[in-house]
Amino acid sequence: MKAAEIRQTFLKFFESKGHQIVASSPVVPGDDPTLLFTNAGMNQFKDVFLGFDKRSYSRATTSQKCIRAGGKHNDLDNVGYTARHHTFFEMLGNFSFGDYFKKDAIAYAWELLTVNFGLPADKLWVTVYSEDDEAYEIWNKTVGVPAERIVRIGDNKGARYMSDNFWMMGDTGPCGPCTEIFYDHGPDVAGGPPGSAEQDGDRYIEIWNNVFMQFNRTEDGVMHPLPKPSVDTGMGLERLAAVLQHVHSNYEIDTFVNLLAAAKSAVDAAGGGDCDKDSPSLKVIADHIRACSFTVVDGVIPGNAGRGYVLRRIARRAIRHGYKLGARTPFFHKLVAALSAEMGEAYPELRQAQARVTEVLRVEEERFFQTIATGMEILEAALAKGGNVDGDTAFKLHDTYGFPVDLTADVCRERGVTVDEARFNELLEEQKNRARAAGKFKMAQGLAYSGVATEFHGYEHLVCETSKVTAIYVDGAQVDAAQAGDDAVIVLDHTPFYAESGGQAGDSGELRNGTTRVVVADTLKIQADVFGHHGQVVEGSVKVGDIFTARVDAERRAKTVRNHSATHLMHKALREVLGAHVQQKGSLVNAERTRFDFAHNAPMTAEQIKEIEAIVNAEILANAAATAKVMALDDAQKTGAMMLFGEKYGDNVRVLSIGSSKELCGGTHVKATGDIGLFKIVAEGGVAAGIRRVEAVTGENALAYLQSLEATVQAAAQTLKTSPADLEGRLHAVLDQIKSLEKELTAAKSKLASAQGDELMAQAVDVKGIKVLAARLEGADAKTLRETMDKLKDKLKTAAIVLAAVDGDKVQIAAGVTADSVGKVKAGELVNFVAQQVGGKGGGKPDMAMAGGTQPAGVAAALASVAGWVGERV
Ligand SMILES: Nc1ncnc2c1ncn2[C@@H]1O[C@H](COP(=O)(O)OP(=O)(O)OP(=O)(O)O)[C@@H](O)[C@H]1O
Ligand SMILES: [Zn+2]
Repeated sequence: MKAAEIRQTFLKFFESKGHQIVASSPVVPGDDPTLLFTNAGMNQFKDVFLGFDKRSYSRATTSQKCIRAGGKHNDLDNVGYTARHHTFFEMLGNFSFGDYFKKDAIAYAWELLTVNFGLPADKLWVTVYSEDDEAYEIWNKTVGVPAERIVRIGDNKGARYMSDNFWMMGDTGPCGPCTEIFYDHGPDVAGGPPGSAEQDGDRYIEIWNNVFMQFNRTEDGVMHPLPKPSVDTGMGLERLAAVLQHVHSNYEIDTFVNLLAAAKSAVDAAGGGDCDKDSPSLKVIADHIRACSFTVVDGVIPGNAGRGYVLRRIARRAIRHGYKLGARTPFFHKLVAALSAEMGEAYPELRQAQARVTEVLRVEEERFFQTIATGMEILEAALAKGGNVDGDTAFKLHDTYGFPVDLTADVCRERGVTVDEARFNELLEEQKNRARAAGKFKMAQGLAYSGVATEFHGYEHLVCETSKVTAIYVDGAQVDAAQAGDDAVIVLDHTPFYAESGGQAGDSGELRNGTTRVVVADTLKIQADVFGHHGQVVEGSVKVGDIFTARVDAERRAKTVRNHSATHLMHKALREVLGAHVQQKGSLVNAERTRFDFAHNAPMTAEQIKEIEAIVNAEILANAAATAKVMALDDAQKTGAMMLFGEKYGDNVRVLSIGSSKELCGGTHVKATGDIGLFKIVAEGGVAAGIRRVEAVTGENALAYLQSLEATVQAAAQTLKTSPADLEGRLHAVLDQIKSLEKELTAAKSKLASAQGDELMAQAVDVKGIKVLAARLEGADAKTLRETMDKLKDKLKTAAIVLAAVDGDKVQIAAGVTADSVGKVKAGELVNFVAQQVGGKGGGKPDMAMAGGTQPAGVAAALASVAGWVGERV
């Protein structure tokens, strides 16, 4: 029976049992952020199980495209090593939404397998969840599976994931105990029955899982019962096909035969010669082309994060396996056609997208082929040293050569060694922190480059007339040419543009030749000595090999330089004023300002800030020349130049002397301190425990800052009808005046309220010996309400009182009961009774309570109801 026929038989069987045949959902779940890829047939019914969504049917059956290469269900590392795992596979499933439960589900499964598919009963084993006696009894008594082929699994109750026989879609979502059906492929294959120590072998293969959905697991780990117990099952089409086609491995079934042949000929044509047709690498490639193609069909493209990165990892892994077999040019994308021929009928969306999928994979493949050879050489060299591969090598492979760490691990596994992933992750984390600190994601990250390094001429010149283009990237892909309108990164053989580093922002400017003009917005390092000029081609076009005049935006550079040089002087001054413990923790210098983080435990005082400003500005006035000298690190140390603790320096370093400061620095600087013009600190604060941040401006920015402060002072003086010099005295006078006005106002308010209170007394009515007063107190705030209440209680003696005040659409209510009546009437209950009628609620003590409301229109009726309410209680 071919796979297509198996799929049909399954769906038709369940259709005959009243199930609706539903189409597969995409492999990219549309609206479920908890899920990277569709990993089971039940995914598209998640909300139905949870009771949030209703369908016209209560039974459904599907053949679902699934990907298990990330998240909770990840089989990427199994592919190539077991006979039964794919990254992409088809899951056949039947579902009951609060309709049938264990008994029918088990009976259907048994009938389909033993009757329709004709499997011998004695080759089938089942497992049940350890505590599920009900399922055990059904298998044993109703179906008649002998006890020796029923295994109870899952005793580790405390474990986070319970056990194998408790199925979960992810950390959250529908879940429940399950029963699994295994097929025994016979003694020729290694492996033991489920529950035994050898269960992970390939002899007893799980073909079908029936989950009894009973709970929804929420983020806090709590299992909430579902509205109705349901059934969710999943059977791997490829595994069932292997059984029915009497082969042991999934890779021997009909759908893989042509795909494997296509993989072999593509690899052979790309340099493999005549590779071994039984190589596990071909299986990996055949598996991965399915996962990659179906992912691209659903809109994913290779990238550095999320789904895009999973796709990239799968694709590059496949490419590496081809490389291992000898392929030296792109071959992988060529398999899309073979896949489409195989599966395009069952999944027409694949056929439709065939050209696009091929193109997307081709671009990714060409990109990786640029670096794979060098990367593999580095990896081979590391492996040749013997022992495990260190995290630094793995990181370099990842960072510079585009080797995802699991790819490196895959190679290591073939050689029986491992990768130091802990160290790798540490380095990755450090890199992320650096990128975060720089405040932006580098456009250039992940760009591969091999070619001449960029020579930097920007210390002496702001213009180079013969800069040659050595590489161009558009949308992250290397190209031969960029056209007008393209957002491009251009690498030059020499350049006056400073590339972002050491905290100094990259230069902007333009590249020009003949009719071509590129506006460069930023310059960044693709590698340590390869500069990417990032910007837009606004006129003409750029080709590799073109010669340009590269011109730095001189004004922006000058501003940046002033801020950078001032940073050095400030660093020195901070150490003078605060102490030698001051250590640079980070810095960011651009045309606007300098931001400097340093280790220090207390906020700087206003005095200290002034002192630092004075020191730096004195250095500026001295107008000392700045000099830079490149020398050996040892010699630099002897000069006493400041170095950053923990920073790795090369053998030769640049020592920058400016004023009384001497520091190692690769940045660009003023010619003499006087060029800085003026220095002003504008902000000081804490960023983390023991780390302070100071921000400062220089030159025209400092002037602009002071001018805007002056303008603010002038405007304030004008408003207060005085001069800036007298502003402070005038402000004190105004504040005193406000204070005395407030006093007068309070006195007037309470006088007014008590006058109102006196008038209200007359409105009190007698209810069985208690005086009941319910009235509005116009214009009162909470305090006045409370004060008036106290006075009224004093005067009325035996009383229950409600006072209400309306302000806009807010209602304030106070209820008070005199001490002799709290046994009968509680102020808390009274206030709540009234508040509920005006859209609020409240409560409080038996003698005094407050509440708020939102419906002023209901106040009159609410007050009118008070006497009746009290009457019922006395
Ligand atoms: N990676 C895979 N490749 C092919 N088929 C799979 C894969 N994962 C699961 N299946 C099939 O889907 C069915 C239901 O999925 P389930 O989540 O219960 O599998 P599983 O317990 O992860 O399988 P295994 O333990 O063998 O990895 C399985 O019984 C199997 O037939
Ligand atoms: Zn510097």
